[in-house]
Amino acid sequence: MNQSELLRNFGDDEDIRPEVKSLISSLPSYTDVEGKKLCNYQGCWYYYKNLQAVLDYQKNFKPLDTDIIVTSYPKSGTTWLKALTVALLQRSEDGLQNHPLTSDSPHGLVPFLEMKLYLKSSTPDLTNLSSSPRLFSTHMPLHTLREPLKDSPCKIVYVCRNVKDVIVSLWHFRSRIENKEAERSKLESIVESFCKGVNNYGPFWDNVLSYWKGSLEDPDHVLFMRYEDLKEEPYDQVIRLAEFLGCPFTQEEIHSGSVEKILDLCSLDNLRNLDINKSGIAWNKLHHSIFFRKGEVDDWKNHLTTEMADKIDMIIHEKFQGSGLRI
Ligand SMILES: Nc1ncnc2c1ncn2[C@@H]1O[C@H](COP(=O)(O)OS(=O)(=O)O)[C@@H](OP(=O)(O)O)[C@H]1O
Repeated sequence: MNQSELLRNFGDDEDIRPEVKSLISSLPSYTDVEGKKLCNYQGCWYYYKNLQAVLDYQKNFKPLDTDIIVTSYPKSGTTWLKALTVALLQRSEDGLQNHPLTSDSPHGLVPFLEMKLYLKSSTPDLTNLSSSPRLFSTHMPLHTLREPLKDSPCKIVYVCRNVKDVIVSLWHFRSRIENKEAERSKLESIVESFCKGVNNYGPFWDNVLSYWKGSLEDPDHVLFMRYEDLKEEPYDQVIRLAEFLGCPFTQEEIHSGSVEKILDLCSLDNLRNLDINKSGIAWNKLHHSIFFRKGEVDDWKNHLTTEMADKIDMIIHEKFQGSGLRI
């Protein structure tokens, strides 16, 4: 990338520091259909500002043994998993009355490392987080996330979703951000960028596989969950999540309906209808309501052509072959 291209890139990225610009100039780069520049760091594509935040996270983050990190590829069920994690950890204090989820959004309670905390500051103040244990989230792949974690026993939970539903969800999300009808041409370009693997936090398959392999190698610290399993067997999956997080349900809680209460609290309809999520604005100036849409499995069937679906399936099949991952 030459200098003038670099400068054009930083038109809306004025606060990128010189050393990061210099690193970026040495990395593979790509301009997406919206004209936004991405570059590839440790095998993952980032917008420049996110990359700067990732680098600051890697350099400055000091883990605590009790930290919990909720991770995902965007549009895979992050908001739901954040809500479930908060609900599980905060259940013993005063039941679900006046629960933190009723006064802040899941994204407010479980802040993104590179899209919020380290985006705002290279050394964010992490002493005044609302949760204990500290809860964070990210879309980075596992190897990048793990760099500053070293031998930390902190827990990492990943949620994965059928890529075709991820694509459709992202399409609607982007259209809602732009306050526009979801246009077919946008869907086509998203499908194309997913198939190429060159999109924000892509390639999708590398992101998923990093956590899948991590969960096989280190099951005590990395839990791999599926959106589809959460939809199909929410009760069992929440019990599994609670056990992994070290806060299993007691028999008394099971009998008193605690699991069901948590599932109700975190259901799409309940969260969507809470005042905070109906009218609140997130850190990135987006309305909280934008994170809640249909929440269905196989919504892609209503939007993708057979040709699109076949192409995506073929790529995913090839990429996941031999991994043991069913998706
Ligand atoms: N509580 C709950 N239960 C089930 N599904 C839920 C829930 N909350 C959000 N959603 C659906 O998740 C999709 C948004 O994905 P993410 O939360 O990963 O988005 S983000 O990455 O945090 O921007 C998006 O999926 P689609 O409806 O298919 O677009 C949301 O509707």
